[in-house]
Amino acid sequence: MTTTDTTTAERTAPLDNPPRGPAEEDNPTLVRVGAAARLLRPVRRHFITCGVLSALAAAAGFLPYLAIAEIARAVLTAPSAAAAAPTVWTWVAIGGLGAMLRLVLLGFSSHVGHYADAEMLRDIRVRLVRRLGVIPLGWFRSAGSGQVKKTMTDDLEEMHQLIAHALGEITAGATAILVGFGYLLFVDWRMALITLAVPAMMLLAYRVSMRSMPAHMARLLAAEGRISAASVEYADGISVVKAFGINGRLLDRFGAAVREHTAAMRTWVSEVRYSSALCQLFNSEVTVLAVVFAAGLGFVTAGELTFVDILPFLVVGVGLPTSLTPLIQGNQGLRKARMAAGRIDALLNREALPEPAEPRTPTGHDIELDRVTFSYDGATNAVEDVSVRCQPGTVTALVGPSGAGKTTLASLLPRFYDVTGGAIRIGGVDVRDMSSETLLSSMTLVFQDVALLRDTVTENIRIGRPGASDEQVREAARAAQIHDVIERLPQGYDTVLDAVGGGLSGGERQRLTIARAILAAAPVVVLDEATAALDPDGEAAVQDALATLIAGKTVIVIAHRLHTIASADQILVLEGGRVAEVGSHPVLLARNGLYARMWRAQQNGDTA
Ligand SMILES: Nc1ncnc2c1ncn2[C@@H]1O[C@H](COP(=O)(O)OP(=O)(O)OP(=O)(O)O)[C@@H](O)[C@H]1O
Repeated sequence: MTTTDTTTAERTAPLDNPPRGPAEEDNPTLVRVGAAARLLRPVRRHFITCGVLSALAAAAGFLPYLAIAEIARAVLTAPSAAAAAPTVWTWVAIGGLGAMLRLVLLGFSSHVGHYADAEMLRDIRVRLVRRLGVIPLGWFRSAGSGQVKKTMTDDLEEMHQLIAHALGEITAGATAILVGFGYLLFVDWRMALITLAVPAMMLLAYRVSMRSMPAHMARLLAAEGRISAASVEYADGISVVKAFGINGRLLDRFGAAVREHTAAMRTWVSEVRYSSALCQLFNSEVTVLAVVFAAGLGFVTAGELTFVDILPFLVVGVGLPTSLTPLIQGNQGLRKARMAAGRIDALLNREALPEPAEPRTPTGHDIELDRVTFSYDGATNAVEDVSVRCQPGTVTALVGPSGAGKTTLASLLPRFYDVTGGAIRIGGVDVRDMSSETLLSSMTLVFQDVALLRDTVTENIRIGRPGASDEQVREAARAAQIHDVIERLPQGYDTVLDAVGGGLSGGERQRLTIARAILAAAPVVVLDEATAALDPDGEAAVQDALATLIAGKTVIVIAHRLHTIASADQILVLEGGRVAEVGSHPVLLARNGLYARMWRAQQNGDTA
């Protein structure tokens, strides 16, 4: 593992995420609805206003239809054109006004919706970022970072869709149906019910076609996941693919995933083909016209209604199925937003690293691991009963086979995770009793993966100590043996780096982060020795830079190649999470135990 680089993270106090209600806890749907309500709370007034304006716009949009129906009725029933004229002009004015009012109201609704959208997203982003700042760092190293990316992009997009689009679609669709149906009821309730039967049948067919959706969706999503994993694998490993000629094998995997996706889609489509066709049938204006005509003719023939009475159903009724489409789409948006809100809420409720009520400040920089135990899963211990003291100015190396617990033990110092047993003390103070700011500013972490920000070289180094002068930044760069390289960059210290430090080699990027660590000048250094596992030239420079960094500090180094730590003050040999041996290099060699075996194996490997 190992992912971070030199860090003195700034932390913010946990933010007040409104608590969940007790009834929610066991019910996922309630959790999601509650989550959405909590996220919308800061903008609920705008949210409601937007809904009301959309509803009013839909009601105003109904007026032109009503006008057409009433004009037709007036023209067909008036004894002469002149007699119909006043009614006709009145309805022309009402219809025109309605159309204009609809546009104005839609404009306002969209304005309020987008304002609420921007406010809500800002609020969620700020809260998420604050929460991310207090979630234990270990979580990011395991499953967390992928989830964060998804939440910060896809889930926020779903919330945007809800407030900026789905809300308007749902209220407008529902209002159009209610107002239209109300008017038709007013004209003739029997014909109104018959007209409404068409969209009702469409809804029924829709529900049937969607019934099996969750099962199919799970299969489709799984297949999509395999397609994207195969694509990423192919893109990430393109050099291996080409070098070893395994193009065909990876493409086979991709092809199998695509075939599975097609098969899943085909099964679903064939299962819902009849209900989908019915959906299309009932969602068509022609169907409404046919039904209204047939029923209307029946009533006219029976002498119950006149042809003029049928007109409103032909004009207004035809629009009812069209109003259902946005309602259905909006409902889908609502469902997705509920799921997204659930995930956002889960992240906002992720347990924060407990901060001490009364933080203490260490008096020295010696480190004491006192019977430290840690388990990732609560069942097996990755580190068990480890005790050691590390004095300032000394180097303690953690060695052991792969999986022995070296990285885990080192991660407990900066509280990436909290110990599950025992304690870690720095300067006599339990790390859990220090504020995270004090703790993290007392140590620098130099791990394998180098994280650079998209910023100038100067600012990338200055992260180590915000407020450091340009000269101090240069001094640190000189000490880290990277000054000359920086000077040769196109804009020297003002060159803007990208996230992968474009233009710098692996060793140069590492020396840049070591310069950052030197500038931070923290008294404790936790170091992954793999940092120095570079080409021989780069290694010498990195080793020199590291020597400057660790001089006089309390150093804990995770060691993989034993010759680099042969001069360490003490070597802690871990096996299965427990301390197998402890001592200096000569003492451990003389003991002829695990360390001596590892040493001999590496020596033989090196000379082989
Ligand atoms: N995030 C994690 N979640 C669950 N288990 C983990 C996690 N990280 C490590 N482990 C497990 O904890 C044990 C110790 O792993 P750790 O990475 O600390 O060993 P290591 O000595 O650093 O190994 P290596 O030299 O290969 O890096 C292993 O069994 C490993 O599988």
